[in-house]
Amino acid sequence: MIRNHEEYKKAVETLKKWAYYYYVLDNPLVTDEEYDKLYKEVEEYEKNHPDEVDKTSPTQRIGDVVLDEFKKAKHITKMWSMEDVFDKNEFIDWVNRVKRAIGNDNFSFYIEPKFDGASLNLVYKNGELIRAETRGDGEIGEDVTLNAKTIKTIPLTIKYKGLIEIRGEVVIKKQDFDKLNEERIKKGEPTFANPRNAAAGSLRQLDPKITANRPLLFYPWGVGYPIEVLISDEVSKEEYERDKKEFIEKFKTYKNIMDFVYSLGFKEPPKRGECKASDIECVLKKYNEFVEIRDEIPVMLDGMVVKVNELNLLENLGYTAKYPRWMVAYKFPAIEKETIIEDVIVQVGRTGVLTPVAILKPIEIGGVIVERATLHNFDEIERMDIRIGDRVIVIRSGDVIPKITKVLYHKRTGNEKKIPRPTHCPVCGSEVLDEGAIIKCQNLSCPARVVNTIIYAASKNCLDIEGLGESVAKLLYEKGLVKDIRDLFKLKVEDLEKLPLFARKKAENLVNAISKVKGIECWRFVNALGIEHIGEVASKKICEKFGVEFYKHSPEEFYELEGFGPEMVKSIAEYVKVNKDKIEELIKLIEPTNPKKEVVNSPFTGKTVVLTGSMSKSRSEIKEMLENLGAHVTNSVSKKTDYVIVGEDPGSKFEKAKKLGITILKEEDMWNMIGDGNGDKK
Ligand SMILES: NC(=O)c1ccc[n+]([C@@H]2O[C@H](COP(=O)([O-])OP(=O)(O)OC[C@H]3O[C@@H](n4cnc5c(N)ncnc54)[C@H](O)[C@@H]3O)[C@@H](O)[C@H]2O)c1
Ligand SMILES: [Zn+2]
Repeated sequence: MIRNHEEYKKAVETLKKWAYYYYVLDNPLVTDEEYDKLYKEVEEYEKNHPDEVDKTSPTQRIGDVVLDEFKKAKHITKMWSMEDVFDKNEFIDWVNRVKRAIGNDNFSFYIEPKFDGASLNLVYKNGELIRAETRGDGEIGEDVTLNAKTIKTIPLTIKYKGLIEIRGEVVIKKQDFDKLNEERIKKGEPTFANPRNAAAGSLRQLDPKITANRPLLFYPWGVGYPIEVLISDEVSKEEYERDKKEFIEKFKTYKNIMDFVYSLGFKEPPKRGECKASDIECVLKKYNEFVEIRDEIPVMLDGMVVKVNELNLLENLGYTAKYPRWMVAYKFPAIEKETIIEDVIVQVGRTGVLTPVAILKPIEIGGVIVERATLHNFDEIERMDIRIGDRVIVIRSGDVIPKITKVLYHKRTGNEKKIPRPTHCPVCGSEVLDEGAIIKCQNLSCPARVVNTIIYAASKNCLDIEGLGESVAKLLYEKGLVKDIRDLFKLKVEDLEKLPLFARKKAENLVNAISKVKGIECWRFVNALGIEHIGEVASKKICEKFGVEFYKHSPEEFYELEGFGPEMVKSIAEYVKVNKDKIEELIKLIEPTNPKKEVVNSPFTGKTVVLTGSMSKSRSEIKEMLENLGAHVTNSVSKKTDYVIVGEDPGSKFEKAKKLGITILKEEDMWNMIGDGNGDKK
């Protein structure tokens, strides 16, 4: 409650600031609910103190501010804001006011969804789109013609040749909004608070290429010229009056106008209709239907719009400073609310990925109590600087998990606590692999991921155990027969027989299939371990180079493998650190076979060789070839070196070799010794 002029002034300033962040920056500071609450209080105070009204109060003007960066565009007819009602009683009051103003209830309502997006005015002349403008202050908007032309649901030409302003909402699908934000998270860019801001922000881009890349949609909801209030001298008064009269006589109702608009090639909303003004139940029923289907509609709706349908009644009903008296938005329950993060817990998913989850002070959103929200990942927590104790905006739409869309930094008290990155798995306690956006527990026997680990290990490109799929793996784990992969090899027919749905034959088959794993190729074994980033191809490389005892080798040695980068090497190191004992035990149980190295005898077998200078093939290729011939290739020349092979522009190794009297071979000599000296260096 605002009690005096001073409080009123303060409230107006607050509203102005919030409106600036909402309309200009597309980055609201508070929920709509909070904004609307203060707005109503200001309105109430102004009603009781008409002489104190501040002309700049948000109640006195249509919201948006026009950005200087854009070319300005004056609308031909005025664009309005809309009166809001938030419950049945307020709505019925509105209906009664309209009936009183008309003097009877012998008229009807046109009903359509209220799209939560950015308002856009399209001017068509001679069948061509000549301008597209944001609403701005209702008279002057931003010229976003080039941007609008990138939106595929906006026809560039229409078959109607007269001058017409077609107005509607630019929106983004909820699903595309999620995708857009995920991409922004990956790129470290700030996320959009909600689909409305994403649509508005995408439309108001100075570079149309950015708009073109955003999946925007346009839903028309009305016509400006020739039925709205003329404000421009672009058209003469007479011309306007003539066109308006013709339009009203031709179409008679708003519904018919919209049928006409859709017939020009525009997108229709998922649901619209008409009700008699005398049949309020009809309108209320439509409202309930909208609320019911709201979640399934791919774009965000924030209410239902009710318009007086008969065009000849509109002029008499008229306008306030902000909105037409002949239409109202009957708002849906809010899906965005403010609450507090009371704690953050870490959940471990089926694949071992650690996900932070916010524990919220419970709030009701659309009839559901929300107590948790995902926080994506720890990089995102750091980027948004989310802390325990923060006030945040939470959005819940449909069945999707509630999300935190905004941290209200300006409401911080100083007692908020930072959220540390986990170094250990909260389920099994072992150290985790931290790759930035992804933090993962790689422990082979971590209960959070063990069933998945078993399913993966048993799959075709790993140990290939027939009959060990998801349901069996789950059953074995739940019945306590298998705690991790090692236990598979201890299973007995007698144990399995006791399980539900396990006849003797099935039990024997499984034990038999598992026993076949013994002696399996090394790469299948390595692949089965499920090391992050190490799949079939990498496993083969590991086995060719190191064999089954790969885990004894240092990270530096892994870097030498073709295609092995920091992520792979770090992952292997982390994996081995956590699972070394288990790997050793598994090797004993499985006895994987190393790939057979062909024993070749060559002049290089058992020799220590150093390479210097540039050669006809890359250093690593020649190194690998010599190693395959049994040579030991090292980096520095010493007395133990047998051969130094020199290419073009040899370096200091060449000098050192001469000094130590070591046999020096030219590249050509090398090829000759291998017996491939005919100039064919394949
Ligand atoms: N969170 C904040 O900080 C903050 C600040 C300012 C405003 N707001 C919110 O903005 C809203 C008020 O803004 P507003 O003045 O832009 O009005 P509005 O968005 O409530 O309604 C008017 C607009 O609705 C759009 N619209 C969608 N479907 C329509 C249809 N079928 N028929 C006609 N118009 C349709 C039009 O673009 C029109 O301009 C409130 O909901 C308020 O909560 C929030
Ligand atoms: Zn774990």
